[in-house]
Amino acid sequence: MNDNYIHSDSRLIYVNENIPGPAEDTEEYLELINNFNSQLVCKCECRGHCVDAGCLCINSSRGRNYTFSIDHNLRTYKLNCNNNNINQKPVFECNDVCLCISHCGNRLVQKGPCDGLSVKSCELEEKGFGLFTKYLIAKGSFVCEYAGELITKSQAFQRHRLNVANKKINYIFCLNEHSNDEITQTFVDPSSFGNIGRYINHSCDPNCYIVPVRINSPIPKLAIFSLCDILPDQEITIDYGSNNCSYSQQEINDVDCKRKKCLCNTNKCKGMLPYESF
Ligand SMILES: C[S@@+](CC[C@H](N)C(=O)[O-])C[C@H]1O[C@@H](n2cnc3c(N)ncnc32)[C@H](O)[C@@H]1O
Repeated sequence: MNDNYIHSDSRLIYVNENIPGPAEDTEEYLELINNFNSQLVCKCECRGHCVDAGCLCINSSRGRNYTFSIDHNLRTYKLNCNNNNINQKPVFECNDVCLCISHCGNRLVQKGPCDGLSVKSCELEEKGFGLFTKYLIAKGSFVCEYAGELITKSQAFQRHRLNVANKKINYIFCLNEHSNDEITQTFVDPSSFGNIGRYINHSCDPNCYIVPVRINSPIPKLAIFSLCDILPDQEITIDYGSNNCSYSQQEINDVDCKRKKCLCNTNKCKGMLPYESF
C-alpha cells in the first residue's frame, strides 16, 4: 500500500491498515482474531484485468465495483453507484490469492489514500483538527481508509467509558452492516494507532461516506469515498451515523451516552453527533 502520511504528534503510531487490538481471553476477541487472520474464499483466476462478471470477485460484488474515468483532467477509478449516488452493494476487491494482475481495475482501496490530504485546525476551535484536501477530489473517488485498532464491542464500550471519564476525544467508530435481519458490527479505534482518516470530522451534510470494502479478510475496511466533487482546501467530512440507532437503550445508558453538540455548521445540522460515534 502506498501511504506516505505521518502523524505530527509523536504519541501516535501511524498504521496504514487496521491492526488487532490488545489480546483478551474472551470468545468475542477470539472470533475477531479468527476473522482477522482468515483469508476470504473469493479467488479469481482472471488473466490480466478483471472487468466483468467472469471475475469471481466482481461476481461476489454483484457487478463491477469501479469504473475508470477522466474527470476534470484527473484520471480516476470511481465507485459505481446507484441513483442516490451511493453504493449499496457488497464490495470485494481482488486479493493476494487472486491470479489477476496487481493493477487490475478491481484493486483500489488496497493501493492507499489519495494525494494531497492535510490535517489542520478547524475554524471552530472546539471541533479540534480536521482533514482537508489540497487538490480537487472528483465525485466517486476513494479518499482514504478509517483505519486503527480493530476491537470488540465490549472493548469499545469500555474504552468509551474511559474516554468520557477522562474527558478525551472519542475516535471509536462503529460500522453497522445490515443483511437478512442481522447486523454485523465492526469497531475501529484510531485513538493511538491510526491512519490519516482519524482526523475526519462529522457533518450532517457530508461530502464523503463510508463503504465497507473487503479485500483479504472477511472483516471490512472502512473505505471513505467522495459523494460530490470536493474543491481544494475543503474539509473532508462523513456522517458518523444514521437515524437508525442500532444500540439498545440499555447499551446507550451503559456508555453514559451524553451526545455531543454538533458543530458542522450546515443547514441540515441535526444539533447532536450521532449515537454510533458514541
Ligand atoms: C474521529 S475524531 C475527528 C478528529 C478530531 N476533531 C481531532 O481533533 O482529532 C472525532 C471527534 O471529533 C469531534 N467532532 C467531530 N465532528 C464534530 C462535529 N461535527 N461537531 C463537534 N465535534 C466534532 C468529536 O469530539 C468527535 O468525537
